[in-house]
Amino acid sequence: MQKKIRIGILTVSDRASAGIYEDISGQAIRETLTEYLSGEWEAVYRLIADERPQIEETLCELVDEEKCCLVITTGGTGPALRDVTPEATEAVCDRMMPGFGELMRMESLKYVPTAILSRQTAGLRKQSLIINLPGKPKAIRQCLDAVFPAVPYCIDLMDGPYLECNPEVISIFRPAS
Ligand SMILES: Nc1ncnc2c1ncn2[C@@H]1O[C@H](COP(=O)(O)OP(=O)(O)OP(=O)(O)O)[C@@H](O)[C@H]1O
Ligand SMILES: Nc1nc2c(c(=O)[nH]1)N[C@H]1C(S)=C(S)[C@@H](COP(=O)(O)O)O[C@H]1N2
Repeated sequence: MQKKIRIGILTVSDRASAGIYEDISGQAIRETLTEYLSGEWEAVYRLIADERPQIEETLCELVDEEKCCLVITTGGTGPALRDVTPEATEAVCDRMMPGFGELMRMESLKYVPTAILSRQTAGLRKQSLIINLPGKPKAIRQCLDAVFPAVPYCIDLMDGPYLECNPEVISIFRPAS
């Protein structure tokens, strides 16, 4: 039986969590995934401040209790003193996936010279893939378009649910077995 597809969306932002601005980036992740994915899936959404213990606790909750096969975070990846999302991600992951950060920074450089200021990373906790995106709303699509082609196969390799995508929106790649 096909496993239920649950995807965590975690916005880490002092100001969005305080209600100073609307969480446009979290919404952009949900909209982008809705375009990419052709099958049924469910979003599990959280909005929290840039506090490392809370980020770690929420990532663990999304993976361990909510059973998300994929968790996408936005915000807190830069050099500002309160930016600690990559550290929190690394702390809860069993294995890191450095290629994601490398590719997203390379792709982001086509849009902004400050792309290298993002310390965004990705890693695996149990059977789940966690990916960091920068906080800026525009960065969401720019980064996801670059790395998402490899995401379904990554989840396949961990015996996760089979992600079906819309080929006219995103060309995903699954090597022939
Ligand atoms: N979740 C979000 N929704 C909408 N706009 C955002 C969000 N996160 C960041 N931004 C925008 O991007 C700009 C730069 O973000 P910055 O790097 O300061 O964000 P952050 O560190 O992720 O969030 P914060 O400073 O609120 O904790 C912000 O001034 C804001 O305009
Ligand atoms: N694609 C993309 N990547 C981007 C940006 C952007 O606008 N688009 N902004 C950069 C900037 S200015 C910063 S400071 C870092 C970290 O952002 P964060 O702290 O909001 O995560 O992401 C960088 N990466």
